[in-house]
Amino acid sequence: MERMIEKANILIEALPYIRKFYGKSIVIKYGGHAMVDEALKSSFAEDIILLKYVGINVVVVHGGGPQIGEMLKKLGIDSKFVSGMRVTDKETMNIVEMVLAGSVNKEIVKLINKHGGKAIGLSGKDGNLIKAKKLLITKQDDFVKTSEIIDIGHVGTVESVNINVLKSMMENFIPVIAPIGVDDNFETYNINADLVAASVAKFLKAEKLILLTDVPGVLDKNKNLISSIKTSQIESLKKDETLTGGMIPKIDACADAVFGGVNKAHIIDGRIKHSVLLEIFTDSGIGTQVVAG
Ligand SMILES: Nc1ncnc2c1ncn2[C@@H]1O[C@H](COP(=O)(O)OP(=O)(O)O)[C@@H](O)[C@H]1O
Ligand SMILES: CC(=O)N[C@@H](CCC(=O)OP(=O)(O)O)C(=O)O
Repeated sequence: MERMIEKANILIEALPYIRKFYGKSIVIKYGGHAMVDEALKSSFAEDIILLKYVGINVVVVHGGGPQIGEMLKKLGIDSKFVSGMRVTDKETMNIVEMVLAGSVNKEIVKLINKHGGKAIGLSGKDGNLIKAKKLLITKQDDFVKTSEIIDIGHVGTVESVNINVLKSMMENFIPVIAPIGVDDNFETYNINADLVAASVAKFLKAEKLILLTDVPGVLDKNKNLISSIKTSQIESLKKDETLTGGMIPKIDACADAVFGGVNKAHIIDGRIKHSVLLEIFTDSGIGTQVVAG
């Protein structure tokens, strides 16, 4: 009996959070280890379905960088990155779209449906969901004081997200979105998934953005977790090189969401079972939260 009451107590602990987030939207970027480990895949699907059944409007945006890399390797094509973005010529774009909107997207839809949810797979092309524009990267040379614009092909940023299409899908389904966009001329673009998740959260006026990754969150130089970051601290963390590599687009995505009106953005460890529930339904949460200030 004691154990049963303990179970009830654990359920009741979630009540204030269920009340807080009932009817609100939460956008989750799914990627990294949580997307390949079988036990973690199941726990992720269960978390997402539970959120939906307690009345939280959950949207999943997925990555797939490693899966694209594998496919390109099989085809004998090298992966090249500039500022964390994959250089994407026309041939690479076709492969990126095949992997993201094809196999990865459908695998996640199947995963959620297999666990009893109702997921629907979308790419930015479906219903013109994600309007993109071409990304041009500016490379500064502070020494000789020049700047050069680098064209990395079919790589985009998000201009807008068609909220009407998304909301109509959210009424009955859990949308699972592949990070592909189209411009006014229906050119296809490959977009960093963290940036897509942030834009979806912003346009949806979501309560939270959660980015799953393979580290405990943002770490300081002594490898200790920084549990909370204010947007005003980000520049100095970049300058002193606490934040490098893949963490830069992630923190930029969090800042973009928070500046765009999303209450909190979180970078959490997808290697922890039920990491999404632990973040949403506990006081302390896990990982790093990014807040305005
Ligand atoms: N301060 C930091 N704290 C944690 N990770 C960092 C930090 N700076 C750079 N990183 C790097 O960022 C990586 C996460 O980015 P990325 O590999 O792009 O993640 P994902 O594939 O999950 O989108 C970490 O594995 C780590 O190598
Ligand atoms: C422009 C760009 O780099 N796009 C990414 C899209 C997938 C992605 O972002 O996947 P992860 O979150 O798993 O890294 C790419 O081609 O790898």
